[in-house]
Amino acid sequence: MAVFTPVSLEEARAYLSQYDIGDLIHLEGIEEGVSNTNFKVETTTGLYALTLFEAATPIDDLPYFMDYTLHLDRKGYPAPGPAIMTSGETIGEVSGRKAALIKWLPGRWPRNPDTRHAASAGEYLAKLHKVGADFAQTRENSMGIAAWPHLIARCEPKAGQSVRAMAILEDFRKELYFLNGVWPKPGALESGAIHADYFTDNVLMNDDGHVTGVIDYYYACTDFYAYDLAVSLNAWGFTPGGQAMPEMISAFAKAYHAERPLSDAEVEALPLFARGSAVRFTLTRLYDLLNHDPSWVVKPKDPEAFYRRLDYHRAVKSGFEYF
Ligand SMILES: Nc1ncnc2c1ncn2[C@@H]1O[C@H](COP(=O)(O)OP(=O)(O)OP(=O)(O)O)[C@@H](O)[C@H]1O
Ligand SMILES: N[C@@H](CCO)C(=O)O
Repeated sequence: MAVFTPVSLEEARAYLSQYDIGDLIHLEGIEEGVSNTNFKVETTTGLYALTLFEAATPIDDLPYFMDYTLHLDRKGYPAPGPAIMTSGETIGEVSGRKAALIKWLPGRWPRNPDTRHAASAGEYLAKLHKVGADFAQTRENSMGIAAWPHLIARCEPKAGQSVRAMAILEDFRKELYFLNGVWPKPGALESGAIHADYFTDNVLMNDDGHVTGVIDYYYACTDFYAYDLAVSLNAWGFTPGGQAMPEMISAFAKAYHAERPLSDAEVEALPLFARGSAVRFTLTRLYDLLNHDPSWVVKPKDPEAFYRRLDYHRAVKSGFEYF
């Protein structure tokens, strides 16, 4: 569960008094999520999520995340823009943690997504890129290709306990050598603000399978739009165990392309970006697994499921195969 930091009703009331959003009616801890503490908050004016930022979220970048979601929200994209305090601030403090009150969005993330869900998700990823294109701030991708050697190094101290982990890291050293040689240079493809963690549990939908909200922008950064598409194809186009579902990949990619047409160069870069993003999520999952304490309630995610995606993308000859 993800209430790492408890908040009493008194503390919540004191925090909410900094906003002009009415009186607190209900405060409820949210069990899902692995990074931050989240509460659902009901006041006399509406519903909000109260997020307390835990160690995994880079505190110095909170203004970027808040300004980006506010930008999207004000332009009509279903992002949870922050509520603004009477002081004009969007970031406060609760129980010793930096905190923000953000819009509560309707819908539920799809537990068993089918091609209808994938198509709507693809359309809304393209919309995200279009609506954010005039967002002026930038943020380096802290989980991008430049960071992967550091992610490998962070896994190394504990990898010695597992033959399998050592083999994966050895494979990734070679993979990185390859990827670095062919990765597009900045400016080679269209780039801008990307979500960078557009997984099924961050996309809320209604019962008809249409997107109603896109949450969790705490990896958002400036990078190639096609890289964000590749991350999302990995997230939506495979079973939980890591087997490819070509019809899901195709439904997502086609719907994206219908909303924001991709250049041939972007399509050709997709297998490369998909390989890179498989490395990125395998590494962060492997680190979490190697450093997991069994007494923790949050269960680590499976690195192998992401590692399997790498083999799939290695066999892809052209990005057009994804369509
Ligand atoms: N603004 C929001 N509107 C509606 N529901 C929300 C909102 N924010 C969070 N939730 C709900 O809370 C759950 C947990 O939130 P979230 O995924 O942001 O947690 P996290 O720990 O910050 O992220 P993660 O686990 O992806 O690292 C979501 O799955 C969603 O059900
Ligand atoms: N979406 C990530 C975890 C949170 O960023 C994963 O599935 O590994």
